[in-house]
Amino acid sequence: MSRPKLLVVEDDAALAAQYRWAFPNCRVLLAADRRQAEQIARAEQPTAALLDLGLPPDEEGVSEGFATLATLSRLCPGMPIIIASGQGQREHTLRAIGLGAYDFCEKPVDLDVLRTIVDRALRLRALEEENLRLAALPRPSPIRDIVTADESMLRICHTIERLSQVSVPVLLLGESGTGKEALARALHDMGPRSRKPFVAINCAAIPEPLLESELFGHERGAFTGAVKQVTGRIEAANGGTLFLDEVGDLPPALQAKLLRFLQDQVIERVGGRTSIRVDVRIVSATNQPLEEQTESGRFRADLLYRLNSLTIRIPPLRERGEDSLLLARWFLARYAKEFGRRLRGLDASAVEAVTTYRWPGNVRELGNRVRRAALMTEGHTISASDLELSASPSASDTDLDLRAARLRAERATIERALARSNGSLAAAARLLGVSRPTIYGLLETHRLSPSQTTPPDTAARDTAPSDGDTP
Ligand SMILES: Nc1ncnc2c1ncn2[C@@H]1O[C@H](COP(=O)(O)OP(=O)(O)OP(=O)(O)O)[C@@H](O)[C@H]1O
Repeated sequence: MSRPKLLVVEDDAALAAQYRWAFPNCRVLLAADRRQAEQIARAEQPTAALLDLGLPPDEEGVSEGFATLATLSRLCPGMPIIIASGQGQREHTLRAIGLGAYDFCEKPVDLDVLRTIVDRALRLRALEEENLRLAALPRPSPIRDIVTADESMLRICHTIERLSQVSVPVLLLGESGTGKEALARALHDMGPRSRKPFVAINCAAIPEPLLESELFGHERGAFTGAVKQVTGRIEAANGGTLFLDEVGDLPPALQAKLLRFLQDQVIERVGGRTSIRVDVRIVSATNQPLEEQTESGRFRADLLYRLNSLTIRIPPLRERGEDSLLLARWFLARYAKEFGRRLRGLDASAVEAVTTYRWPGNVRELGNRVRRAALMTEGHTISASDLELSASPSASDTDLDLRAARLRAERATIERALARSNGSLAAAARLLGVSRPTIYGLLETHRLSPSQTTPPDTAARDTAPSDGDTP
């Protein structure tokens, strides 16, 4: 293993030479002023630093020492910085600790004491790096890109692993950001079709007039503007997997056409006469209650039976126990590495916030918040405010209060009903099995208004800074 690098910022040459010999287990890198310290920090990313506060041109004061402290903290987040301070500088030392310095040692320095401090700092740093490394290690989940320790999710992952070997259609149900597309991809990647294309199409994102040609392709001259023949996504997925996202939004005419394809395995391009045989595995997903939609006639029951040979319900993140924390640490390790930042982990406020927040945008929102925090934080640890979350009161106290727990569950159920009924009070009352006057009373109790409650997927996109779908 390579020796840890200790940056020593000291303008007194005799003292600096003494330090060089005092740490035989380290590679000591000497800097006499801020500029040299900055150069070494950039080039070497030292493991720890020892910093004298009285540096030129302000040897008698501390301004240059503090400026160097700020520079080093910025360039090497997470690097423990030990202050070597003159006697009577207690106030400055405390200020330096407040600004993130790791520890201090008074001058004239007792080398044994200093060695103990440096040793401790190096061990701490090694532990933190080990923690980050462990957090990034493969997880028990059988699917490479799915991180979970939750029993129900692990069962789903094992089911996906088994289903990847057979070509039956699978319907994935779950809120936005729960990992439906990631699981669809796993079904494809782990199975015999993995060398063929995986083609995803979001049925809600493409305007209805274009969707037919997008799915089935068209012949030249099929409609105004069809200047050349175009193959559709179904054909493009031949031999592989077609992922139909938001399948509940498929318009009725296309539901009929898709059903014909699922029955006969042949398609006709728009404006075409020839039947083209296509072999694809269909995986579909939705966050809408498809069964209810078949009852109301908005979704064809015969199509649903073709799509849902197997239905997998993916739980929202808030119902996956400790997964939010596990994932937050995993994303942090991943982004710290990607952005080349030394981040120690989550502080207590972040742990509290991550475990108590309801994550309406699920894993996507969590990944986005951690990514932004990893980029933007100026400290060595991520706090609740870096995640743009408020640290809520300790759950342990409130959880024991039965009345508060009932009220929380009641509020959450009402919010879900309102979200599902797009804010229609009549529909929400029906879903909740209560009368309209009762729902008004409930809204008042919980200080909710129908318009406040956005459907979960919309809410997710609002809170997400940008799409975090990095592979
Ligand atoms: N358990 C998980 N472990 C690691 N990453 C995950 C996990 N679940 C989801 N992700 C990641 O979160 C992001 C969102 O997931 P995905 O796109 O699969 O969700 P979705 O349910 O298809 O969302 P939508 O319904 O909005 O399309 C992706 O970057 C995905 O890789």
